Amino acid sequence: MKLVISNLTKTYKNGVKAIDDLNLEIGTGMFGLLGPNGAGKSSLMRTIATLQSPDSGSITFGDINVLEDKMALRKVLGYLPQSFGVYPKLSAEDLLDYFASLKGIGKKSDRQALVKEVLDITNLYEVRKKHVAGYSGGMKQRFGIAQLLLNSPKLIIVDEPTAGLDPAERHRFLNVLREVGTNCTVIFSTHIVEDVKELCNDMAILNGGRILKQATPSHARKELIGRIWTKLIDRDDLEANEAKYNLLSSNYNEDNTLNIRVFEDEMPGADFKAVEPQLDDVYFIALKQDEPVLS
Ligand SMILES: Nc1ncnc2c1ncn2[C@@H]1O[C@H](COP(=O)(O)OP(=O)(O)OP(=O)(O)O)[C@@H](O)[C@H]1O
Repeated sequence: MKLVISNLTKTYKNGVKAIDDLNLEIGTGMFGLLGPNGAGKSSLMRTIATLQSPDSGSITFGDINVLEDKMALRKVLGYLPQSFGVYPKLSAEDLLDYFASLKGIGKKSDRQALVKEVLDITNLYEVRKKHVAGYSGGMKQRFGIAQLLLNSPKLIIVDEPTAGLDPAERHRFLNVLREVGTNCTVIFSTHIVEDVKELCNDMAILNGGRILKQATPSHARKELIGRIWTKLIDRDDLEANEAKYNLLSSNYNEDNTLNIRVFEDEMPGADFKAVEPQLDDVYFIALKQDEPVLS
């Protein structure tokens, strides 16, 4: 099912316009919403999840008019917020069983089968007897996914789930999400470009409440072939190079040199060589082109 967002605007009481006339279409699969802190990712996700109302605009998911029929959306939604609050001292298995009974699954054997299924998908079956309160950050995030899967959602929204996870936990979490995302729409926000690269078949870059770019990660990189250049410079020459070229990023080396990456349609100079475009380049270019021009 397709999620279609049209001309969406959200202004908070303090006057901050967190979503600014935003348009976006999201199909089945893993969708990455990439943007720096304060870009408006959480605001957009909370609005899609019907937890707050926009000033104007429309959102539809399949034939559901999200803003007019919030309950219909909530029935097919699984939402994992950025922070999840405090868990009671119950095992994952008991807590999921409790949530399943709240969902109205009266028969114990049905609940057990469902709980086992979501524990398996999220790789928590081995630790099902442990208290969720004592889980690591990554396990808690996977438990959050297990919990929302109880509803067999068609639309899953996860807000910055990898923030604060160590690399191993992050990988485990992304693998779970990859599995979950094969037959529904998953919107996943992050400020880590690598997350999107590893996981998403479509993505958008958001800043200032607006979509700066929407593309598949591979197409976005292909567009830049022959336009990303690198050169080795001395640290002291960084400022001069910044002034001269459209500099995207620089990586320090141990020997007081650095590799700069620049974005230019033509080879900027004989000492540059063309390199394979990365998703980071796509991200930095989108943000850079959005910067106000200072006179
Ligand atoms: N409840 C609120 N009241 C007032 N302003 C808010 C509120 N929530 C968010 N904002 C502001 O709206 C803008 C967008 O914030 P939002 O949290 O949506 O961004 P984000 O991309 O999710 O950032 P982060 O990664 O830091 O969570 C920011 O300027 C933020 O300060």
